[in-house]
Amino acid sequence: MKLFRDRPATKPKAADDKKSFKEQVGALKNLPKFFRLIWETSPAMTIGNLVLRLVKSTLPLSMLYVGKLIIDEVIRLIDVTGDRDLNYLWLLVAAELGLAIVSDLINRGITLLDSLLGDLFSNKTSIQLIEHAATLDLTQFEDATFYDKLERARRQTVTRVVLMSQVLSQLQDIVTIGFLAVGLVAFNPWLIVILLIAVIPSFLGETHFNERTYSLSRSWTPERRELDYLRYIGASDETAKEIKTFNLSGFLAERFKLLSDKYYLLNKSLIIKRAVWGIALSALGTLAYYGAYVFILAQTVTGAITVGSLTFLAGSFSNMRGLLQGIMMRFSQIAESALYLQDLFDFLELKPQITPPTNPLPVPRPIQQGFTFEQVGFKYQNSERWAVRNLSFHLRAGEKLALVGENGAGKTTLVKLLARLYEPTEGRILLDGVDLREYDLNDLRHQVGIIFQDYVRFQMSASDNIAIGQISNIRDTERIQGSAQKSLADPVIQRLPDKYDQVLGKRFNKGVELSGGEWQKVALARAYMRDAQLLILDEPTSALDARAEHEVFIRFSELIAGKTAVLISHRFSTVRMADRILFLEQGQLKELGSHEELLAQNGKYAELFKLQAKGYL
Ligand SMILES: Nc1ncnc2c1ncn2[C@@H]1O[C@H](COP(=O)(O)OP(=O)(O)OP(=O)(O)O)[C@@H](O)[C@H]1O
Repeated sequence: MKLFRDRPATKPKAADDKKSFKEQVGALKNLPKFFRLIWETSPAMTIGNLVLRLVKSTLPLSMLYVGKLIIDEVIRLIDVTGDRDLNYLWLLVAAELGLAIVSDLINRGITLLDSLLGDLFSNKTSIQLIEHAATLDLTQFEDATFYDKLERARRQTVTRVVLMSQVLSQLQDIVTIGFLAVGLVAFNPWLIVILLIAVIPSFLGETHFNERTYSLSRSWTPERRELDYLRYIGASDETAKEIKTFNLSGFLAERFKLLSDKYYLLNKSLIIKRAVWGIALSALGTLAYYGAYVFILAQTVTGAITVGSLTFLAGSFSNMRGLLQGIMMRFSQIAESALYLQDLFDFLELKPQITPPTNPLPVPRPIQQGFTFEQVGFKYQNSERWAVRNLSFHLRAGEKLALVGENGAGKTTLVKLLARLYEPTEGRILLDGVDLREYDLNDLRHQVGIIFQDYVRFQMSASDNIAIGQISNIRDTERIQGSAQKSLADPVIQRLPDKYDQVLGKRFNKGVELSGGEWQKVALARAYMRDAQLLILDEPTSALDARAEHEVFIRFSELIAGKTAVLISHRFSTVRMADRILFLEQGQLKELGSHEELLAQNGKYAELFKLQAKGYL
C-alpha cells in the first residue's frame, strides 16, 4: 500500500482500496450474471459466437497434425526412387489450405458477432442505467459518493464489452489447449510441467499488478471526476465567456496540471515496475521453452521421433505456451474487469429510500382539503444543519401561496418536500388528512407540476422542450402550442426559423439560442402542459422583464383558477397577487397571511416589502 501513503484523508479507506487476489477471484462470480445479460441481449448471436469459437478451437491441432503428415510425406518421397506418387501429398496440402480458409472465415465471423453483440450489449446497459437512475432519490444524486458510483458504472457500459470477447476467447483457448495437450502428453507428459513452469510466474506478476492498477484507479475516482470537470469547464461553450472575461484559463490549466501530474507519477511508477517484472518473468518463460525445444531436438537426432513429429511437437509447444500465457494474462484482466463489473451491478442494485407503500392510495381527485405540514424538519445528507424545521401550516386546496424569504431560507427545500422529492427528517406532511407516504408515488408526482429555478434547457426542439411537462402528450401539437400561448412562449417560437421544430440551444448544428427570459417562457409552458392539481413555480419569472412578468402572472392566476399553486419569488409585486404569503427565515416559518394582513402586522415581510417598494420609486 506504499502507493497510497500520501493520499488525502478524504480517500476511501485503504482496506477498501486494496483488492486482494482472493477478491479478484471472488469477483468472477459476477460473470454468470454478466453472461445472462449478454444472453438476454441476443440468444441467437451468443449461440452463434460459441459455436464458431468451439469449431475454431479444434483448428490449431488439426493444422499442426496435417503439417506433420506433410513433412513426413515429403521426407518419405525424397527417399523413394523411381516414380513418385504425389497424390497423397497434394491431398494433404489441399486439406491444410482448406483448414486455413475455414480458420480465416471463422475469425471474421467471430469478430463480426463480437462487435454486433458488443454494441447491442452496450446499448442495453446504457438504457438500463438511465432507467435505473430514474428510480433513485434526488438526495442520492446530491451525494458525492453516489456520483462516483454512477461514474464508474457509466464507464462499464462501454468498456465491459471487451470483457465478453475476453471470456469467450478464454473458453476457446482452454478447449484448444485441451486438444493440443492430448498430443503433447502422448509424447511426453513432462513437457506439460515445463510449460506450466514457464507461464505461472508471469501469471502471478500480472495478477499482482492488475490489482494495483485497479486499486489506484478506484481510489482516484473523485479526482478523475474533477479532472473531467476541469477539462469540461476549460473548453466548453457554456463557460467560455466567463473563462475569457475572468481570464481563468491559466488557473484551470494549473489546477488540472497539479492533479493530473500527481496521478501520472503514481501511475508511471506502477507501469515501470510492471514492465520490469514483466521482462524478467517472461525471460524465465523463454528459457523453459528453449529447454523443452532442446529436449525435442535431441530426441529427433537420436531417431526416437520423426522430423514431422518434431515440427508437430515444437509447434504444439510453442502454440500452447502462447495460449497458456494468453489465458493467464487474460485471467487477471478478466478478474480485474469482473471487479469493475461489480461497480455496475452495485449501481443497478442501489435502492431508493423513497418508495411507494404496499397498498398505495390514489391521489384524491379533486383534492379536498389540501396539504398540511406538521412540525416538518429536513436535514440534507452530510449536513448537520436543519434546512427547514418546525414547519406547521395548511395549504388549502385551490389556494395560491407565495413563499418568501432570503437566499437559503429553505423555500426550494419546502417545495421539494411537498412534491415528495425529499422525505421529511422529522414531522409529516398530510394530503387530505393522509400522510403523503401513503399515496402512490407516481400518481403523486403526476399530480404535482414543478418548474424549478434551475430548470433544464434541453437541447431539443421547442416543441419537445414544452412537451417535457407532460411527455405522454409529445405528439399533441395543439396542446403544446396552447401551453406556449398561455406562457407567452408562442410569439418567441413563431419568430424562430423552424418554429416549433426549431432545435434550441447551441450544442447542435442547427440550434438557435434564446435569451434567459425567452427560455423561461418556454420552460413555463411545461407547467401548462401538465394536468397537475398542484403547480409549483420556483422563481419562474426572475429573468422576465417587468411587463412580461406582470402579464405572465395575471394569466397564471386566471388560467390555473381552481388549482392549488405555490409560487416562489423575490419580487413583491408578484408575491402580493397570492392569496397568502408564507415568510421563511432560516428554515423557520416567521409570518403567514395575506399581503394586507402581513403589512398590518408590520413585521419582517412589511419591512422587506417597503424596502423594495422604495427601490421602485
Ligand atoms: N443539496 C444540498 N445539500 C446540502 N445543503 C443544501 C442543499 N441544497 C440546499 N442546501 C442548504 O439548505 C438551505 C436551504 O436551501 P434552499 O435551496 O431551500 O433555499 P432557498 O430559500 O430556496 O434559497 P434561494 O432563494 O437562494 O433559492 C441552504 O442553507 C442551503 O445551503
